[in-house]
Parts: sequence; C-alpha cells; structure tokens
Amino acid sequence: MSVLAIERAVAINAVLRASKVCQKVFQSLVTSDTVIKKDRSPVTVADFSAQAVVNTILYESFPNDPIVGEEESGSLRGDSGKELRDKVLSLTNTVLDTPLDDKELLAAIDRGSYPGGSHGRMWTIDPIDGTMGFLRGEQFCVGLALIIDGDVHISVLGCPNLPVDFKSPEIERGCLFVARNFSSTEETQIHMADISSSSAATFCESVVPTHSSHKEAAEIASLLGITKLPLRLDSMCKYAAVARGDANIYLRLPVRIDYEENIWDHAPGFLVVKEAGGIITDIHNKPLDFSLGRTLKANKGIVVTHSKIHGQVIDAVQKVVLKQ
Ligand SMILES: Nc1ncnc2c1ncn2[C@@H]1O[C@H](COP(=O)(O)O)[C@@H](OP(=O)(O)O)[C@H]1O
Ligand SMILES: [Mg+2]
Repeated sequence: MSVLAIERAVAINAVLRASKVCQKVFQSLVTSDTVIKKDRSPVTVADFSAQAVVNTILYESFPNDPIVGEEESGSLRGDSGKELRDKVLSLTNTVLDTPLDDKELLAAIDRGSYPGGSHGRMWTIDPIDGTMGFLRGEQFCVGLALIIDGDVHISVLGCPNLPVDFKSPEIERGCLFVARNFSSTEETQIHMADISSSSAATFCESVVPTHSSHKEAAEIASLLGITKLPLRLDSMCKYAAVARGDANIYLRLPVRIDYEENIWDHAPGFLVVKEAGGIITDIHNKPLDFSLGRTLKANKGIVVTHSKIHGQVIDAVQKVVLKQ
C-alpha cells in the first residue's frame, strides 16, 4: 500500500459522509422558504453535524491526530443548547455506523480545537465552506486536509452541488476532489486548462464582495486584457474549478487588511490545485504558510493560476492592489 493510503481512504469516507449530511439539509432548504426568511439555523445544524462526522471518523482511525476545525460546541451545551443539540445529534447519527450520544457529540466537535503549528501531523476541517452559498442554494463544500510539518499531504473536497460539467449543470451535480495517490479506476484524473496568455483567461472570485474585492479584480482583469466575465462561486469550489479547467485564475483580494485567512479555508483546495499543476501564492507572491497556527498569518490574499501565467497575473495584482 502506498504511503498515506489509509489516511486517504479514511479522509474520503469522512468527507463523503459529511457531504451527505450537508446535502440532506441543503435539499430540504432549497425546497423550503428558509432562504427567503434569512434563517441560518439549517446551515448551523449541518455545519456542526459535518464537523462531528468528520472528527468521529478521523478519531476512529487516528486517535492521536489533532484537528483544527472551524466549529466549537459552546452553543450546543446546556439547556439553552438542547434544541439545536438534538437536531445535530439526530442528523449526525444518520450517517455514522455507531451512533453517538450527547456527550460524544460535543466531544467530537471539540476535537477540532487544536491551535495548529509547524510540527507533526494535524488535520484541518471546514465542515461547510461557503455558508453564504449554501444559504443561497448555490455552491459550498466540505474541505479536509492532512498537514504534516506544515505541508499539505492529502486533501479532499466534497462539493455536493457542483455540476459535474458546467456546460450541462442540469445533468448531474456532486463532485469529490482528492489530491494525492490516485489509485482507484473509478477516479478520473483532472487537468488544468492549458493557457499561455492571461488575456484568454477566465478568472474566478468569491460571490461575496466583502470576502474579495470585485472592483480590484475587475481592474486586474482589464490590465491583463481579460474580456470574459468572472466565474463567481462560493467556497473552495473555486480551487476545484481552476484545477479541472473551468477557470484559469482564482483571485482572493483582501478587503479588510487585518483579515487573516483560516487554514481550513485553503489547505484542502490548495493541494487539489497543486497536484493538478497550478501555482498558489498570496498577493505578495509568497507561498502559503500553513505552519503558523489556525490562520495564514504570514500571507495576504490568494492568487491561484496555471504555472505559465502566474508571473503575469502577480505583476497585475501587485500593480493594482499594492500600487507597485
Ligand atoms: N473579510 C473576509 N475576507 C476574506 N474571507 C472571509 C472574510 N470573512 C469571512 N471569510 C471567509 O470566507 C469564507 C468563504 O469564502 P468564499 O467567499 O470564497 O465562499 C468563509 O468560510 P465559511 O463559509 O466556511 O464561513 C469565511 O471563513
Ligand atoms: Mg470556510
């Protein structure tokens, strides 16, 4: 068996089951009027449940591996948390082989409290990345990565609502992206689209303008001679879109200069693009440093491209964002 083959299989199982939990809630949500009422509670239930599922499955196989997860169980505790806790517990137990009780559920969620760092193994989980996309009935994903001594070694992205083919989104939705150690014949190797000039590129960006500046991205696109409209997607589905050739560039341009990106928002997508041959840096052209805790403290923004155009894109980013 190849190195980390067990970790890879466990990560796939964990993300698939957590994705099922999210999909169940997502499907009930898009058929209800919750989105119109701006009620966030369904996404909250799915968020906690997905983290509980992933953390439980990781713990069964790797009890000593620490986890950096987005959620913590505070609001599920005590009498005030009972209603939410009951919902999360029953949803969680629909996909686990051995059901959890209340106490085990809270413990599973809080196994994600590891502070991160530069030594040894750790997993990082974003149970629902793209909360806003989930609530809008659009894109979201479950992201999981294994980081060893600061390097991302395995990543799995479960994208329950991503069209298998953007050209015919009505035919089939739901994609799982796995980076590292391809082995199964049921898997398809994805490739970035070949591109030699950035003017021919399609770029993607967040749907939410407070997460990434649309205005600066438009200026960068104009500087690069890009004429195609941006592909706006929530969540790490943007990394997947670049990795499989739906787009060629992903720009995440800081709106708030004090904002630090979370490692769980990028480590899973990072390796999917890297393994497909892409380059991922921040706006200063620095590599992402996953070894500094729960956030990417040493980085600002994200620039993802095909290796052939990274230099051109970084030049334009620096002119517009850093006024260099
Ligand atoms: N001011 C900000 N700048 C950049 N990212 C932000 C942000 N505020 C929140 N985010 C992150 O943006 C993620 C969604 O990214 P995107 O906009 O690309 O879909 C959120 O993940 P969650 O949805 O898991 O909370 C959240 O962690
Ligand atoms: Mg996120």
